[in-house]
Amino acid sequence: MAISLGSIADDYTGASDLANTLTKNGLRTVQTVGIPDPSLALPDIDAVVVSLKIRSVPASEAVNAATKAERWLRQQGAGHVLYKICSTFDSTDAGNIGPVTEALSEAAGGGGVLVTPAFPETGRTVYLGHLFVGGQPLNESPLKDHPLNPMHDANLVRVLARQSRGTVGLIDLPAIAAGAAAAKAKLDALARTGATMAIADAIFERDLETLGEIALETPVSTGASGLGLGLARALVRSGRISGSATGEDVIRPVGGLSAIIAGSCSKATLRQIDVAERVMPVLRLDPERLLAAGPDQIAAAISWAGDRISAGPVVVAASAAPETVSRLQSQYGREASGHAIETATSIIAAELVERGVRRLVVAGGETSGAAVDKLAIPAFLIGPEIAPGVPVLRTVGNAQGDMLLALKSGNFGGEDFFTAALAMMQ
Ligand SMILES: Nc1ncnc2c1ncn2[C@@H]1O[C@H](COP(=O)(O)OP(=O)(O)O)[C@@H](O)[C@H]1O
Ligand SMILES: O=C(O)[C@@H](O)C(=O)COP(=O)(O)O
Repeated sequence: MAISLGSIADDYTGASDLANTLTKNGLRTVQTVGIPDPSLALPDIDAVVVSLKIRSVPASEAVNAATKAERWLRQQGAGHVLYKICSTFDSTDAGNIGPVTEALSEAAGGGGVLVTPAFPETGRTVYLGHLFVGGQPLNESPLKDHPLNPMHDANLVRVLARQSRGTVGLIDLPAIAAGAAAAKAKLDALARTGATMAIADAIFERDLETLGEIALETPVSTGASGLGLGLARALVRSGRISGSATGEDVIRPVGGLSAIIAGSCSKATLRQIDVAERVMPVLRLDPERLLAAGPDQIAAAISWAGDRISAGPVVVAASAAPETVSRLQSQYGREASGHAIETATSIIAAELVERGVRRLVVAGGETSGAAVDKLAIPAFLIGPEIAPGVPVLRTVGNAQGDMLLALKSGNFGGEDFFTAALAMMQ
């Protein structure tokens, strides 16, 4: 297996989002969970996305895991490695976008790294270094209330500089509109002044095509699915890849029961749960009782779902509105409450699979990571897209036999996402 493009994703939903974009743009792609065991048989592929769960861990841990993955991807032939971050730049002043990007760049011999979270298809655009989510600056968007990394500054040059050792430059839209050569010259000039990274503006896909072309001339880049689109199109245009992937053969039916687990507290997911409740049973976990009396609450949820799943899909949700989340966090702490809830939802997911669930939708990046780890799934093949950024996934090499999953970023999908996903997973 010699791949053309390697990627390290900082969470599992982000990995499936990127794998979806690469597949849609013609790259035969596999999503692995961590560095795969050498015994795992993978088909002939153009790209690998290694999913890590390093968005909200201490920076040194994230750097260590990412550099190991980079080494493995280079051994598989990757000439370029994309560090896949969230399109809403989810991170804190302690990291991990800056520290990981700088470490990957150093491992590849240094030079300026292009960084952009733009993903126009889902409304994420960057102008003069400022990130917009839909029509709102990042700090006014629902991301200001994220349970783990509330985002309070839309100026990404500033945000990235706070978490990095080196300085951070800007490649603005006029430089990008002037074409790949001009934008690359700007990146090189910034690197000569000591900048380790440069935030790149991008509003339209054509901007990302330009950025993809210049990123391919460097060993490392950092961005969201938009930059993945640029890199994939540049690879196909260069003739290095035939661009033949479709993903359609991945959704052969698996049968079994179906369920939805939600741990995202995003506005989009809260709405999707309300809408699903019109057509299927929804259990809303009580996170306060979950933290106070964990095992009893988990057992009660498994029993509730177990009584209903043979009749049709059910939703088990920890998700709550920002006021409720803050109340819980002030009592138990941000990380402790997040971690305890992820552990609970992952145990519930695993127990439901034990009871015959083979089609599983998980809402939330950290929530998905915890569930996939608990199920010990080694890798996924990428099927067709359910909604922008969310493909159907088929498991590879897991003990339970073939399953179909959808790992939904909290913010993605229309209000009927859950029924739309299950309709594509038979
Ligand atoms: N009711 C709640 N109160 C506090 N935290 C919660 C609650 N429900 C879920 N969480 C936590 O919020 C975090 C949501 O993050 P994540 O799953 O990555 O979603 P998203 O994709 O929206 O970022 C998880 O750590 C989850 O355990
Ligand atoms: O880039 C994106 O927005 C997504 O791929 C992603 O990373 C989402 O993260 P979560 O919202 O934590 O799932």
